[in-house]
Amino acid sequence: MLTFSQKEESSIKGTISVPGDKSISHRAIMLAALANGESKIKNFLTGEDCLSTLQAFEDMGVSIKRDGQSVSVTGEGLNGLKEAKVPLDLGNSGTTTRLLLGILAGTPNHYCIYGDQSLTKRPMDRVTLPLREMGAKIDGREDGNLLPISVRGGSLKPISYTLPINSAQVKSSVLLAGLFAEGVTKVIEPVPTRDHTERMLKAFQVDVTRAGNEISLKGNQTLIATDIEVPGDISSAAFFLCAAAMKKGSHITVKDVGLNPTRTGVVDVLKRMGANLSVSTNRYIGDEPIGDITVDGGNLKGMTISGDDIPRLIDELPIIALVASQAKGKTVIQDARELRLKETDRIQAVVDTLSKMGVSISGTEDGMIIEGRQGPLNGGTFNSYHDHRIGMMVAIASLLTDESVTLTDEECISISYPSFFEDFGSLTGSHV
Ligand SMILES: O=C(O)C1=C[C@@H](OP(=O)(O)O)[C@@H](O)[C@H](O)C1
Ligand SMILES: C=C(OP(=O)(O)O)C(=O)O
Repeated sequence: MLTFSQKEESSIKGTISVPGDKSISHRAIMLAALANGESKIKNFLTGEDCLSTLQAFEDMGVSIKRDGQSVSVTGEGLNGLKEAKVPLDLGNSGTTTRLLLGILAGTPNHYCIYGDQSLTKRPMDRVTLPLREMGAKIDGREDGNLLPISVRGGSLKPISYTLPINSAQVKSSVLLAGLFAEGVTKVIEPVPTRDHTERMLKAFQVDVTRAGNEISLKGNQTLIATDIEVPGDISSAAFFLCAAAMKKGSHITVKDVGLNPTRTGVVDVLKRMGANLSVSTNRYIGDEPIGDITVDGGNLKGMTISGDDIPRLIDELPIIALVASQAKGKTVIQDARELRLKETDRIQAVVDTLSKMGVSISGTEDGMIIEGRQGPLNGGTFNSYHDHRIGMMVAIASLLTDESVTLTDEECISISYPSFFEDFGSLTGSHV
C-alpha cells in the first residue's frame, strides 16, 4: 500500500531514461534462444513479464546468463529446445504465452504452460486455432482456449492467415511457428500492429518480407546469433509524457526511447490534443529507431481516438483516458474492445477508478467517453486491479489532486516498470 500526497499546483520536471522495451525484450530472448550461438542483449527489461520469458527458456535447457540488464543467451538452433522437466510458469504475461505457443507448436516435445489468475482468464484460442491449423497438437481448458495448456508440436505445414483481430501477439505467434513449417507462411494484417518480430527476425538474418499488409516467411531458415540493444519502452515513458503534458509548468525529457512508428500513437495523440511535444530520432539500434521526447505542460483539448490509431497505443489508453479528463471538451475512444481482454478489463477498471476520482466517464462496449473537467480530482483509496498499467495511472492521477491518494496492490507495477517509483520521485520531487 502506498500513499501519495502531492500538491495540486506541483509540476514535474527533469530528464529520465525509462527501462527497456517489454515487447522487444521478450522477442530478444526468444529469437536468441532459437539462434545458433551466443547473443548478448543490453538494456533488457528486468520486469516480471520478461523474467517469465527468460525462466521459461532456461527451463527448456537454454543457457542464459544475466547480470542486471545484460543478458547472454546461447541458442542451439531451431531444434535446440529440450523438454522441460516442469510446467512452464508464464506468470502474468500474455505476450510470453502467445509467442511461446508459436514456438512450442514447432517443437517436437511435450510442454505444459500455466500462469497467474489473470493470465488464466485470458483467451488463447486466438493463437491455438491457427497453430492447430498448422498441425500442432494443443489441448487446454475450454478446448485449448484457456490455460493450463499442453502442447505437442512438430511437423508444421505453412498457412496463409488473415488476422481476425488486430494483434501483434497473434501475428508473431503464427510467424514464429512459420519458422518451423515446411514452406512459406503468410500473415495478412488488415491494420498495422507493432512489427518488432519482423524487424528482429531480420536482425537474426531471417528473410522475412512484407508486401503491403502481407508478411511472408519461409520455414527452416537458420537464425544467426546477434547482439541486441533494447530501446527504452515508450509504453512506460507514456506515463510521464502524459503527466507532463497535462500539468502546467512541467518540462520533461525522456531519453533513448523506442520510436518505432507502430508504437508512437501516444505521441501523435498528445500532439493532436495540443500538447507541446518534440521528438528527435537520434539513431537506430538494429532496425529500431531510438531518440528523445520532450514535453511541456499546457492546455489540451479532447478528441476522438479510433481505428488504425488503436493498435499503436493500445497499452497507453488507460493513461490517455486520464489525460482526457484534464482536457477541454469530450474525448471518445472507440474500436478498443481488446482492452476488455488485458490483465484486467481495462475499460471497466478505468471507468470505475476515474469515476471514483470525480471524472465524468462512461464505458462503451469498445471504448470510453470522457468529459474533460480541468479541475482537481478526488483523492481516496484505489486498487490496481493487479494490473500494472492501472496502478501507474492511479499514481499519475495523484498529481492532479491536493487530497491524498492511496494505491493498494502496487507491487504489480514491477511487471513492466520495476523502477517506476524511483522515476516518479525524481520527476515530482516527492518520496513515496
Ligand atoms: O506483441 C506484443 O509485444 C504486445 C502486443 C499487444 O497485445 P495484442 O497483440 O494482444 O494487441 C500489447 O497489448 C502487449 O502489451 C504487447
Ligand atoms: C497487455 C499487456 O501485456 P501482455 O498482453 O503481455 O500481458 C501490457 O503490458 O499492457
